[in-house]
Amino acid sequence: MQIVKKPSRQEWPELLKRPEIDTTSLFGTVGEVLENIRQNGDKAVFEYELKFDKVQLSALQVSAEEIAEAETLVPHLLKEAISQAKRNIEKFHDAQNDELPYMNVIPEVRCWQKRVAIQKVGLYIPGGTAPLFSTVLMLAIPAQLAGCEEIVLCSPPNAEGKIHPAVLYAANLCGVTKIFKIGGAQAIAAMAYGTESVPKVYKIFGPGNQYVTAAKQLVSLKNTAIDMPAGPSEVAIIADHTAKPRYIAADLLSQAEHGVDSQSILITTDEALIVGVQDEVKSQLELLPRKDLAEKALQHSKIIYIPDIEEAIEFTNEYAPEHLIIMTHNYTVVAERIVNAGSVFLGEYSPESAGDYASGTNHTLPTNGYAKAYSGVHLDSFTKKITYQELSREGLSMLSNAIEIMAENEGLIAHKNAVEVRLERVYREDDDYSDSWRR
Ligand SMILES: NC(=O)c1ccc[n+]([C@@H]2O[C@H](COP(=O)([O-])OP(=O)(O)OC[C@H]3O[C@@H](n4cnc5c(N)ncnc54)[C@H](O)[C@@H]3O)[C@@H](O)[C@H]2O)c1
Ligand SMILES: N[C@H](CO)Cc1c[nH]c[nH+]1
Ligand SMILES: [Zn+2]
Repeated sequence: MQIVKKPSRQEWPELLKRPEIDTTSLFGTVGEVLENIRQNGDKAVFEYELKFDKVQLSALQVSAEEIAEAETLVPHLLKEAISQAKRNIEKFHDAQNDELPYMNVIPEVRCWQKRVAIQKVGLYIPGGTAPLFSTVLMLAIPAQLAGCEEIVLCSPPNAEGKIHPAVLYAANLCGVTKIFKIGGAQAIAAMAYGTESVPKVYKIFGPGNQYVTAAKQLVSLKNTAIDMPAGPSEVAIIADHTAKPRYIAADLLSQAEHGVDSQSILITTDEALIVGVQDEVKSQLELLPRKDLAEKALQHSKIIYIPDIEEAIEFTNEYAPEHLIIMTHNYTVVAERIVNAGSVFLGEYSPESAGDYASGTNHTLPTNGYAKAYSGVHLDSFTKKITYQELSREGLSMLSNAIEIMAENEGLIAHKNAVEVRLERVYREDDDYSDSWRR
């Protein structure tokens, strides 16, 4: 990990950078995949599964027999863990139901808003480096709670053409049965455009690597809505002299092990903490089966010593991490000052792993600084709001002046007329509205 002590503000932009990717070649590759699938459907999907996932599939959809087989392959203890996580995720997301009531904005002008589930949604479950069955819970539970009618799920198959049983088990548990063995950009294209096998959806959800994230961004330009850019996992930790190096190292490594492009950052107000954290990272790294991935991710991870907590908070808000863990003596005070982060973990007993799996919050979160503007997935991500209004003649009459004057000044006289005809006022053809916006 790179160590940076007391960086000047001129050095901040460099420190705030995420691992570089060659976007020209990335968007070139992904653009080609999208276009080929848009034009050639299943045939192109099969080709890309062979090219990128190294598997010759005979069918894209997971059969009922495969789902039933998965049920027998998942150990009992894992099933129990999934159930506990599911209960908590359901509880937290169900509480996010907040319908805006009817209101009389003024007498006789009644407005309201209705939450309507997005009918067709697509869920992407990563599977390149690890089969993230926990992501099934994070996406399928709110989709079901919101009432989405059609839920399609894609995840990359292994070399035997199988999706990990725990992914299938979790999907089935959450009532998702339209499951396809497709990964990467080809999965996003299939769900965005529809193919002979894969239904077209209106919105695509889920995290993924750079190919998945780029594909989501490209399809969102025209065809399909997306939740957010949820790319390689990131964690930032703010720690002071009270924090334990052992816990910090474990949290840094827990995100580093996700993949070579993950990023873990420690921002500490205590210089003495640095050596302890470095030692712990070194020894805990040895225990990881995915040591090689974590090691590579650590190459672009940093420990930054910023003695002033105010400046440390400012730096964190500029970085806008996907996850932020605060291990300081006054963590609630620090947490209050955070304005840019996907999800915040307070105190030494709140590791990110809790939110990744089972505390109830969603782990599909904005990365790459998008936490400045996006929220993570939540119940409302699966709904849209339709507004309604009902005005009586009196209500329209009370608003007529405002509407007519504004319409006239925008030069939109048909708008004005739509009020006048109802109130039986006379539209005079000889009125000159040609330069009404100037008045
Ligand atoms: N932000 C979040 O909320 C969040 C949550 C969970 C996981 N993640 C991240 O999701 C990512 C998962 O990535 P992953 O790779 O393990 O799985 P993935 O399923 O996202 O990607 C695997 C797919 O990438 C495609 N691919 C691989 N190499 C390619 C190439 N050279 N050209 C074109 N396509 C290629 C393949 O089709 C493969 O199926 C990790 O970076 C992890 O950190 C983020
Ligand atoms: N840390 C990931 C979100 O960025 C979520 C995850 C899934 N499994 C383990 N962790
Ligand atoms: Zn994780």
